[in-house]
Amino acid sequence: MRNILIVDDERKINDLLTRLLSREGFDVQQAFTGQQAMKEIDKDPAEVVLCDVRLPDISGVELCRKIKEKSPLTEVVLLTAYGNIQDGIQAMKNGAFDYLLKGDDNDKIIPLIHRAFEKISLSRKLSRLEAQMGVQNSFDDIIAHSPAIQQCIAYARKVAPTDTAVLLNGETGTGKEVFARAIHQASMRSGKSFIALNCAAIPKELMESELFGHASGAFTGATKAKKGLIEEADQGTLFLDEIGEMPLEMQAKLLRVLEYGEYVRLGDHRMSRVNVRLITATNRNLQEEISKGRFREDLYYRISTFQIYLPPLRERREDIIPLAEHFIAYFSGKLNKNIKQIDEAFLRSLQQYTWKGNIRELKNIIERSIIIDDDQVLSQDDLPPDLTVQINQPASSSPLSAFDLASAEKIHIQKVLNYTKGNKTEAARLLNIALTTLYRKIEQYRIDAD
Ligand SMILES: Nc1ncnc2c1ncn2[C@@H]1O[C@H](COP(=O)(O)OP(=O)(O)OP(=O)(O)O)[C@@H](O)[C@H]1O
Repeated sequence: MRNILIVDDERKINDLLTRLLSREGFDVQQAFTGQQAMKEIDKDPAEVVLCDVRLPDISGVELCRKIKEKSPLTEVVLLTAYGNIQDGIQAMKNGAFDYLLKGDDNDKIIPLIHRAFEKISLSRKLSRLEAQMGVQNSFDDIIAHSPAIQQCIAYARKVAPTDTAVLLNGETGTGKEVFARAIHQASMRSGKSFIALNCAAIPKELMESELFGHASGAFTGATKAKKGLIEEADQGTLFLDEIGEMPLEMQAKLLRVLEYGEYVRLGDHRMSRVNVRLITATNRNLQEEISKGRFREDLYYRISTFQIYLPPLRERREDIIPLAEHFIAYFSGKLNKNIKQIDEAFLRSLQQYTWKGNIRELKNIIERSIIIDDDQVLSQDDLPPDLTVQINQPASSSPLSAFDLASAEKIHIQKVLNYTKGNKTEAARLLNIALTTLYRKIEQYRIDAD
Protein backbone atom coordinates (compact mmCIF):
# COMPACT_ATOMS: atom_id res chain seq x y z
CA MET A 1 0.00 0.00 0.00
CA ARG A 2 1.19 3.52 -0.75
CA ASN A 3 2.34 5.20 2.44
CA ILE A 4 2.47 8.84 3.44
CA LEU A 5 3.91 10.55 6.48
CA ILE A 6 2.21 13.77 7.58
CA VAL A 7 4.36 16.14 9.64
CA ASP A 8 2.48 19.00 11.30
CA ASP A 9 2.49 20.13 14.91
CA GLU A 10 -1.07 21.46 14.73
CA ARG A 11 -3.04 18.37 15.73
CA LYS A 12 -6.27 19.57 14.08
CA ILE A 13 -4.64 20.03 10.68
CA ASN A 14 -2.63 16.83 11.02
CA ASP A 15 -5.82 14.85 11.81
CA LEU A 16 -7.73 16.52 9.01
CA LEU A 17 -5.05 15.67 6.44
CA THR A 18 -4.82 12.14 7.82
CA ARG A 19 -8.56 11.60 7.36
CA LEU A 20 -8.51 13.14 3.89
CA LEU A 21 -5.65 10.98 2.64
CA SER A 22 -6.77 7.77 4.39
CA ARG A 23 -10.11 8.15 2.60
CA GLU A 24 -8.16 8.24 -0.67
CA GLY A 25 -6.72 4.83 0.21
CA PHE A 26 -3.25 5.85 1.41
CA ASP A 27 -1.60 4.32 4.45
CA VAL A 28 -1.00 7.41 6.62
CA GLN A 29 1.40 7.88 9.53
CA GLN A 30 1.59 11.01 11.67
CA ALA A 31 4.47 12.96 13.20
CA PHE A 32 4.24 16.22 15.13
CA THR A 33 7.88 17.27 15.27
CA GLY A 34 10.92 17.01 13.03
CA GLN A 35 12.51 14.58 15.43
CA GLN A 36 9.51 12.25 15.33
CA ALA A 37 9.49 12.46 11.54
CA MET A 38 13.15 11.46 11.32
CA LYS A 39 12.49 8.52 13.66
CA GLU A 40 9.72 7.31 11.33
CA ILE A 41 11.99 7.75 8.30
CA ASP A 42 14.77 5.77 10.01
CA LYS A 43 12.33 3.00 10.87
CA ASP A 44 10.58 2.70 7.52
CA PRO A 45 10.92 5.54 5.03
CA ALA A 46 7.54 6.76 3.76
CA GLU A 47 7.22 7.11 0.00
CA VAL A 48 5.75 10.60 0.32
CA VAL A 49 6.06 13.11 3.17
CA LEU A 50 3.61 15.99 3.50
CA CYS A 51 5.27 18.45 5.79
CA ASP A 52 4.49 21.82 7.33
CA VAL A 53 7.22 24.45 7.03
CA ARG A 54 6.80 25.71 10.59
CA LEU A 55 7.63 22.96 13.07
CA PRO A 56 8.59 23.43 16.74
CA ASP A 57 12.09 21.94 16.48
CA ILE A 58 13.18 22.47 12.86
CA SER A 59 12.05 24.26 9.73
CA GLY A 60 10.27 21.98 7.24
CA VAL A 61 12.66 23.24 4.56
CA GLU A 62 15.62 21.91 6.54
CA LEU A 63 13.74 18.73 7.43
CA CYS A 64 13.20 18.14 3.72
CA ARG A 65 16.98 18.24 3.20
CA LYS A 66 17.50 15.73 6.03
CA ILE A 67 14.81 13.38 4.74
CA LYS A 68 16.28 13.40 1.21
CA GLU A 69 19.71 12.77 2.68
CA LYS A 70 18.45 9.67 4.51
CA SER A 71 16.00 8.45 1.91
CA PRO A 72 16.65 10.02 -1.52
CA LEU A 73 13.69 8.29 -3.14
CA THR A 74 11.12 9.75 -0.72
CA GLU A 75 9.20 12.65 -2.24
CA VAL A 76 8.54 15.61 0.07
CA VAL A 77 5.68 18.08 -0.39
CA LEU A 78 5.93 21.21 1.76
CA LEU A 79 3.02 23.20 3.14
CA THR A 80 4.04 26.85 3.35
CA ALA A 81 2.23 29.78 4.87
CA TYR A 82 0.62 32.21 2.46
CA GLY A 83 3.05 34.83 1.22
CA ASN A 84 6.14 32.89 2.10
CA ILE A 85 7.17 31.82 -1.37
CA GLN A 86 10.82 32.10 -0.37
CA ASP A 87 10.43 28.97 1.78
CA GLY A 88 8.90 27.15 -1.15
CA ILE A 89 11.80 28.07 -3.40
CA GLN A 90 14.36 26.98 -0.83
CA ALA A 91 12.40 23.74 -0.32
CA MET A 92 12.64 22.96 -4.04
CA LYS A 93 16.38 23.58 -3.86
CA ASN A 94 16.52 21.13 -0.96
CA GLY A 95 14.97 18.47 -3.17
CA ALA A 96 11.23 18.90 -2.42
CA PHE A 97 8.81 17.55 -5.01
CA ASP A 98 6.60 20.64 -4.76
CA TYR A 99 5.06 23.05 -2.26
CA LEU A 100 1.51 24.06 -1.48
CA LEU A 101 0.12 27.20 0.09
CA LYS A 102 -1.61 26.29 3.32
CA GLY A 103 -5.35 26.88 3.20
CA ASP A 104 -5.39 28.16 -0.37
CA ASP A 105 -4.33 25.02 -2.17
CA ASN A 106 -6.50 22.44 -0.37
CA ASP A 107 -8.07 21.14 -3.56
CA LYS A 108 -4.59 20.70 -5.03
CA ILE A 109 -3.34 18.34 -2.30
CA ILE A 110 -4.77 15.05 -3.60
CA PRO A 111 -3.80 15.54 -7.28
CA LEU A 112 -0.30 16.61 -6.22
CA ILE A 113 0.14 13.57 -3.97
CA HIS A 114 -0.96 11.33 -6.85
CA ARG A 115 1.62 12.99 -9.08
CA ALA A 116 4.34 12.37 -6.47
CA PHE A 117 3.41 8.66 -6.41
CA GLU A 118 3.40 8.56 -10.22
CA LYS A 119 6.93 9.92 -10.18
CA ILE A 120 7.99 7.26 -7.67
CA SER A 121 6.46 4.49 -9.74
CA LEU A 122 8.17 5.83 -12.90
CA SER A 123 11.54 5.99 -11.10
CA ARG A 124 11.07 2.38 -9.98
CA LYS A 125 10.20 1.26 -13.50
CA LEU A 126 13.27 3.05 -14.80
CA SER A 127 15.49 1.39 -12.17
CA ARG A 128 14.08 -2.03 -13.10
CA LEU A 129 14.74 -1.38 -16.78
CA GLU A 130 18.23 -0.13 -16.01
CA ALA A 131 18.88 -3.23 -13.88
CA GLN A 132 17.77 -5.42 -16.79
CA MET A 133 20.14 -3.51 -19.05
CA GLY A 134 22.94 -3.91 -16.53
CA VAL A 135 23.12 -0.23 -15.58
CA GLN A 136 24.25 0.17 -12.00
CA ASN A 137 22.93 3.17 -10.20
CA SER A 138 23.06 2.73 -6.49
CA PHE A 139 25.70 1.87 -3.92
CA ASP A 140 23.86 -1.40 -3.28
CA ASP A 141 24.56 -2.48 -6.87
CA ILE A 142 28.31 -2.08 -6.47
CA ILE A 143 30.00 -5.42 -5.90
CA ALA A 144 32.48 -4.79 -3.15
CA HIS A 145 34.06 -7.55 -1.10
CA SER A 146 37.51 -6.05 -0.66
CA PRO A 147 38.09 -3.68 2.27
CA ALA A 148 39.63 -1.20 -0.19
CA ILE A 149 36.50 -0.77 -2.27
CA GLN A 150 34.25 -0.88 0.80
CA GLN A 151 36.21 2.06 2.13
CA CYS A 152 35.64 3.89 -1.17
CA ILE A 153 31.89 3.27 -0.82
CA ALA A 154 31.93 4.55 2.76
CA TYR A 155 33.62 7.79 1.63
CA ALA A 156 31.30 8.17 -1.35
CA ARG A 157 28.19 7.67 0.82
CA LYS A 158 29.43 10.45 3.11
CA VAL A 159 29.98 12.98 0.35
CA ALA A 160 26.90 12.03 -1.71
CA PRO A 161 24.27 14.15 0.12
CA THR A 162 26.44 17.27 0.08
CA ASP A 163 26.92 19.46 -2.96
CA THR A 164 30.70 19.10 -2.85
CA ALA A 165 32.62 18.40 -6.06
CA VAL A 166 34.08 14.89 -6.23
CA LEU A 167 37.12 13.75 -8.17
CA LEU A 168 37.33 10.01 -8.86
CA ASN A 169 40.81 8.72 -9.63
CA GLY A 170 41.61 5.32 -11.02
CA GLU A 171 42.64 3.28 -14.04
CA THR A 172 40.25 2.68 -16.90
CA GLY A 173 37.42 0.28 -16.08
CA THR A 174 37.72 0.49 -12.29
CA GLY A 175 34.13 1.69 -11.85
CA LYS A 176 34.47 5.49 -11.78
CA GLU A 177 31.22 6.04 -13.67
CA VAL A 178 29.45 3.46 -11.50
CA PHE A 179 30.51 5.48 -8.44
CA ALA A 180 29.50 8.79 -10.02
CA ARG A 181 25.99 7.42 -10.70
CA ALA A 182 25.68 6.04 -7.18
CA ILE A 183 26.72 9.39 -5.68
CA HIS A 184 24.09 11.15 -7.78
CA GLN A 185 21.47 8.57 -6.83
CA ALA A 186 22.15 9.07 -3.13
CA SER A 187 22.13 12.86 -3.41
CA MET A 188 19.32 15.36 -3.11
CA ARG A 189 19.57 15.81 -6.86
CA SER A 190 18.56 12.20 -7.57
CA GLY A 191 15.20 13.27 -9.01
CA LYS A 192 17.00 15.43 -11.59
CA SER A 193 19.28 14.50 -14.48
CA PHE A 194 22.62 12.76 -14.34
CA ILE A 195 24.49 13.82 -17.46
CA ALA A 196 27.80 12.21 -18.40
CA LEU A 197 30.37 13.41 -20.91
CA ASN A 198 33.62 11.65 -21.71
CA CYS A 199 36.03 14.47 -22.58
CA ALA A 200 38.35 12.03 -24.38
CA ALA A 201 35.62 10.73 -26.67
CA ILE A 202 34.67 14.00 -28.29
CA PRO A 203 36.73 16.10 -30.73
CA LYS A 204 38.06 19.23 -29.05
CA GLU A 205 36.35 21.52 -31.63
CA LEU A 206 32.93 20.09 -30.76
CA MET A 207 33.35 20.02 -27.02
CA GLU A 208 32.37 23.62 -26.35
CA SER A 209 29.06 23.46 -28.22
CA GLU A 210 28.36 20.02 -26.74
CA LEU A 211 28.91 21.22 -23.20
CA PHE A 212 27.68 24.82 -23.33
CA GLY A 213 25.29 24.66 -26.28
CA HIS A 214 25.19 27.18 -29.11
CA ALA A 215 23.07 29.99 -30.46
CA SER A 216 21.54 29.64 -33.90
CA GLY A 217 24.04 30.65 -36.58
CA ALA A 218 26.96 30.26 -34.15
CA PHE A 219 28.85 28.32 -36.83
CA THR A 220 28.18 26.84 -40.26
CA GLY A 221 25.51 24.21 -39.88
CA ALA A 222 24.17 25.56 -36.58
CA THR A 223 20.76 26.36 -38.02
CA LYS A 224 18.97 26.09 -34.67
CA ALA A 225 19.99 27.01 -31.16
CA LYS A 226 20.95 23.96 -29.11
CA LYS A 227 21.00 23.30 -25.37
CA GLY A 228 24.34 22.19 -24.00
CA LEU A 229 24.82 19.25 -21.64
CA ILE A 230 25.44 21.65 -18.80
CA GLU A 231 21.93 23.03 -19.25
CA GLU A 232 20.51 19.49 -19.46
CA ALA A 233 22.17 18.82 -16.11
CA ASP A 234 20.70 21.94 -14.46
CA GLN A 235 19.67 21.13 -10.85
CA GLY A 236 21.22 17.68 -11.34
CA THR A 237 24.72 16.23 -11.65
CA LEU A 238 27.26 16.67 -14.43
CA PHE A 239 29.83 13.87 -14.70
CA LEU A 240 32.92 14.76 -16.72
CA ASP A 241 34.99 11.66 -17.38
CA GLU A 242 38.65 12.00 -18.42
CA ILE A 243 38.69 15.64 -17.28
CA GLY A 244 42.46 15.70 -17.93
CA GLU A 245 41.65 15.73 -21.67
CA MET A 246 39.71 18.98 -21.50
CA PRO A 247 41.38 21.79 -23.51
CA LEU A 248 42.68 24.73 -21.47
CA GLU A 249 40.20 27.32 -22.85
CA MET A 250 37.33 25.07 -21.86
CA GLN A 251 38.81 24.60 -18.41
CA ALA A 252 38.54 28.37 -17.88
CA LYS A 253 34.86 28.28 -18.86
CA LEU A 254 34.17 25.36 -16.57
CA LEU A 255 35.81 27.20 -13.70
CA ARG A 256 33.42 30.09 -14.26
CA VAL A 257 30.47 27.71 -14.01
CA LEU A 258 31.80 26.35 -10.73
CA GLU A 259 32.55 29.72 -9.23
CA TYR A 260 29.63 31.82 -10.40
CA GLY A 261 27.16 29.36 -11.94
CA GLU A 262 27.50 31.29 -15.21
CA TYR A 263 28.32 30.42 -18.80
CA VAL A 264 27.74 31.69 -22.31
CA ARG A 265 26.45 29.56 -25.15
CA LEU A 266 28.73 29.45 -28.17
CA GLY A 267 27.91 32.39 -30.46
CA ASP A 268 25.66 34.00 -27.86
CA HIS A 269 26.26 37.22 -25.98
CA ARG A 270 23.90 36.62 -23.07
CA MET A 271 25.08 35.05 -19.86
CA SER A 272 23.13 31.95 -18.80
CA ARG A 273 22.87 30.60 -15.28
CA VAL A 274 23.04 27.03 -14.12
CA ASN A 275 23.19 25.02 -10.90
CA VAL A 276 25.02 21.71 -11.28
CA ARG A 277 26.92 19.41 -8.97
CA LEU A 278 30.14 18.38 -10.62
CA ILE A 279 31.72 14.94 -10.44
CA THR A 280 34.88 14.41 -12.45
CA ALA A 281 37.07 11.42 -13.15
CA THR A 282 40.56 10.89 -14.44
CA ASN A 283 43.13 8.17 -14.92
CA ARG A 284 45.89 10.77 -15.29
CA ASN A 285 47.96 12.37 -12.60
CA LEU A 286 46.48 15.87 -12.67
CA GLN A 287 49.27 17.31 -10.51
CA GLU A 288 51.71 16.25 -13.21
CA GLU A 289 49.43 17.76 -15.88
CA ILE A 290 49.52 21.05 -13.92
CA SER A 291 53.31 21.05 -13.81
CA LYS A 292 53.37 20.51 -17.58
CA GLY A 293 51.00 23.45 -18.07
CA ARG A 294 48.20 21.26 -19.41
CA PHE A 295 45.77 21.63 -16.52
CA ARG A 296 44.72 24.74 -14.62
CA GLU A 297 45.73 24.68 -11.01
CA ASP A 298 42.73 26.79 -9.88
CA LEU A 299 40.35 24.37 -11.56
CA TYR A 300 42.14 21.43 -9.99
CA TYR A 301 41.59 22.84 -6.49
CA ARG A 302 37.95 23.53 -7.31
CA ILE A 303 37.18 19.98 -8.55
CA SER A 304 39.30 18.00 -6.14
CA THR A 305 37.81 19.03 -2.79
CA PHE A 306 36.89 15.40 -2.19
CA GLN A 307 38.97 12.76 -3.95
CA ILE A 308 38.33 9.03 -4.08
CA TYR A 309 40.90 6.63 -5.50
CA LEU A 310 39.48 3.41 -6.95
CA PRO A 311 42.22 0.77 -6.84
CA PRO A 312 42.83 -1.50 -9.85
CA LEU A 313 41.30 -4.97 -9.78
CA ARG A 314 44.70 -6.67 -9.41
CA GLU A 315 45.08 -4.90 -6.06
CA ARG A 316 41.72 -6.14 -4.77
CA ARG A 317 41.62 -9.73 -5.90
CA GLU A 318 38.86 -10.61 -3.38
CA ASP A 319 36.46 -8.84 -5.78
CA ILE A 320 37.33 -10.89 -8.88
CA ILE A 321 35.24 -14.00 -8.19
CA PRO A 322 32.14 -12.18 -6.84
CA LEU A 323 32.27 -9.86 -9.87
CA ALA A 324 32.73 -12.82 -12.23
CA GLU A 325 29.75 -14.62 -10.67
CA HIS A 326 27.67 -11.49 -10.98
CA PHE A 327 28.52 -11.11 -14.68
CA ILE A 328 27.98 -14.84 -15.32
CA ALA A 329 24.45 -14.58 -13.88
CA TYR A 330 23.80 -11.40 -15.84
CA PHE A 331 25.05 -12.63 -19.24
CA SER A 332 23.52 -16.10 -18.84
CA GLY A 333 20.15 -14.36 -18.58
CA LYS A 334 20.84 -11.86 -21.32
CA LEU A 335 22.23 -14.41 -23.78
CA ASN A 336 19.67 -17.06 -22.83
CA LYS A 337 22.29 -19.61 -21.80
CA ASN A 338 21.84 -22.05 -18.99
CA ILE A 339 25.26 -22.24 -17.32
CA LYS A 340 25.11 -25.11 -14.83
CA GLN A 341 28.67 -25.28 -13.64
CA ILE A 342 31.82 -23.20 -13.44
CA ASP A 343 35.10 -25.11 -13.41
CA GLU A 344 37.61 -24.47 -10.64
CA ALA A 345 40.32 -23.92 -13.26
CA PHE A 346 38.19 -21.26 -14.99
CA LEU A 347 37.87 -19.28 -11.76
CA ARG A 348 41.52 -19.84 -10.88
CA SER A 349 42.58 -18.35 -14.22
CA LEU A 350 40.43 -15.28 -13.61
CA GLN A 351 41.91 -14.96 -10.15
CA GLN A 352 45.48 -15.01 -11.47
CA TYR A 353 45.16 -12.75 -14.51
CA THR A 354 46.46 -9.15 -14.29
CA TRP A 355 43.31 -7.35 -15.59
CA LYS A 356 44.87 -4.27 -17.17
CA GLY A 357 41.38 -3.24 -18.34
CA ASN A 358 40.02 -3.91 -14.84
CA ILE A 359 36.31 -4.65 -14.35
CA ARG A 360 35.40 -3.74 -17.92
CA GLU A 361 37.88 -6.33 -19.23
CA LEU A 362 36.55 -8.95 -16.79
CA LYS A 363 32.99 -8.21 -17.89
CA ASN A 364 33.91 -8.53 -21.59
CA ILE A 365 35.77 -11.78 -21.03
CA ILE A 366 32.84 -13.32 -19.16
CA GLU A 367 30.47 -12.27 -21.93
CA ARG A 368 32.77 -13.81 -24.53
CA SER A 369 33.16 -17.04 -22.53
CA ILE A 370 29.41 -17.46 -22.23
CA ILE A 371 28.97 -16.93 -25.98
CA ILE A 372 31.72 -19.46 -26.76
CA ASP A 373 30.55 -22.09 -24.26
CA ASP A 374 28.43 -24.89 -25.67
CA ASP A 375 28.31 -27.48 -22.89
CA GLN A 376 26.78 -25.39 -20.07
CA VAL A 377 30.03 -25.70 -18.12
CA LEU A 378 32.38 -22.71 -18.08
CA SER A 379 35.88 -24.13 -18.38
CA GLN A 380 39.33 -22.84 -19.24
CA ASP A 381 38.70 -23.63 -22.95
CA ASP A 382 36.08 -20.90 -22.97
CA LEU A 383 38.64 -18.26 -22.01
CA PRO A 384 40.54 -16.32 -24.68
CA PRO A 385 43.91 -17.97 -25.47
CA ASP A 386 45.95 -14.85 -24.63
CA LEU A 387 44.50 -14.86 -21.10
CA THR A 388 45.58 -18.44 -20.43
CA VAL A 389 48.97 -17.82 -22.05
CA GLN A 390 49.60 -14.82 -19.82
CA ILE A 391 48.84 -16.67 -16.61
CA ASN A 392 50.89 -19.67 -17.64
CA GLN A 393 53.89 -17.45 -18.27
CA PRO A 394 55.85 -16.36 -15.26
CA ALA A 395 55.27 -12.65 -14.79
CA SER A 396 58.63 -10.98 -15.04
CA SER A 397 58.22 -9.32 -11.70
CA SER A 398 56.85 -12.31 -9.79
CA PRO A 399 59.29 -14.30 -7.69
CA LEU A 400 60.28 -17.58 -9.32
CA SER A 401 59.99 -20.84 -7.48
CA ALA A 402 63.21 -22.84 -7.15
CA PHE A 403 61.79 -25.74 -9.12
CA ASP A 404 60.12 -24.28 -12.18
CA LEU A 405 61.69 -24.33 -15.60
CA ALA A 406 61.78 -20.55 -15.88
CA SER A 407 63.73 -20.37 -12.66
CA ALA A 408 66.28 -22.87 -13.95
CA GLU A 409 66.57 -20.86 -17.19
CA LYS A 410 67.17 -17.65 -15.27
CA ILE A 411 69.88 -19.20 -13.12
CA HIS A 412 71.56 -20.74 -16.16
CA ILE A 413 71.61 -17.46 -18.12
CA GLN A 414 72.99 -15.65 -15.08
CA LYS A 415 75.79 -18.23 -14.76
CA VAL A 416 76.74 -17.95 -18.44
CA LEU A 417 76.80 -14.15 -18.22
CA ASN A 418 79.04 -14.35 -15.17
CA TYR A 419 81.32 -16.66 -17.13
CA THR A 420 81.51 -14.26 -20.12
CA LYS A 421 81.96 -11.34 -17.70
CA GLY A 422 78.86 -9.66 -19.08
CA ASN A 423 79.74 -10.14 -22.76
CA LYS A 424 76.27 -10.70 -24.21
CA THR A 425 77.30 -11.66 -27.75
CA GLU A 426 79.53 -14.37 -26.34
CA ALA A 427 76.81 -15.48 -23.88
CA ALA A 428 74.21 -15.72 -26.66
CA ARG A 429 76.66 -17.82 -28.74
CA LEU A 430 77.29 -20.20 -25.84
CA LEU A 431 73.56 -20.42 -25.05
CA ASN A 432 72.86 -21.04 -28.72
CA ILE A 433 70.19 -18.35 -28.89
CA ALA A 434 69.88 -15.07 -30.83
CA LEU A 435 71.27 -11.95 -29.18
CA THR A 436 67.79 -10.34 -29.26
CA THR A 437 66.36 -13.37 -27.43
CA LEU A 438 69.02 -12.98 -24.77
CA TYR A 439 68.15 -9.31 -24.31
CA ARG A 440 64.45 -10.21 -24.00
CA LYS A 441 65.17 -12.85 -21.36
CA ILE A 442 67.47 -10.52 -19.42
CA GLU A 443 64.59 -8.09 -19.22
CA GLN A 444 61.96 -10.72 -18.56
CA TYR A 445 63.86 -12.27 -15.65
CA ARG A 446 65.40 -8.98 -14.55
CA ILE A 447 68.89 -10.47 -14.71
CA ASP A 448 71.77 -8.34 -13.59
CA ALA A 449 73.79 -8.47 -16.83
CA ASP A 450 76.58 -5.97 -16.27
N1 LIG B 1 31.93 -2.70 -8.38
C1 LIG B 1 31.29 -3.01 -9.52
N2 LIG B 1 30.32 -3.92 -9.49
C2 LIG B 1 29.74 -4.31 -10.65
N3 LIG B 1 30.06 -3.82 -11.86
C3 LIG B 1 31.00 -2.89 -11.94
C4 LIG B 1 31.67 -2.42 -10.76
N4 LIG B 1 32.58 -1.49 -11.12
C5 LIG B 1 32.50 -1.40 -12.46
N5 LIG B 1 31.55 -2.22 -12.96
C6 LIG B 1 31.22 -2.39 -14.39
O1 LIG B 1 32.46 -2.33 -15.10
C7 LIG B 1 32.36 -1.55 -16.28
C8 LIG B 1 33.35 -0.39 -16.23
O2 LIG B 1 32.96 0.52 -15.21
P1 LIG B 1 33.01 2.12 -15.40
O3 LIG B 1 32.55 2.49 -16.78
O4 LIG B 1 32.31 2.72 -14.25
O5 LIG B 1 34.59 2.33 -15.29
P2 LIG B 1 35.42 3.70 -15.46
O6 LIG B 1 36.45 3.68 -14.39
O7 LIG B 1 34.47 4.86 -15.50
O8 LIG B 1 36.11 3.48 -16.86
P3 LIG B 1 36.73 4.62 -17.87
O9 LIG B 1 37.78 5.35 -17.09
O10 LIG B 1 37.32 3.80 -18.97
O11 LIG B 1 35.59 5.46 -18.30
C9 LIG B 1 30.92 -1.10 -16.37
O12 LIG B 1 30.25 -1.99 -17.24
C10 LIG B 1 30.40 -1.24 -14.96
O13 LIG B 1 29.04 -1.54 -14.99
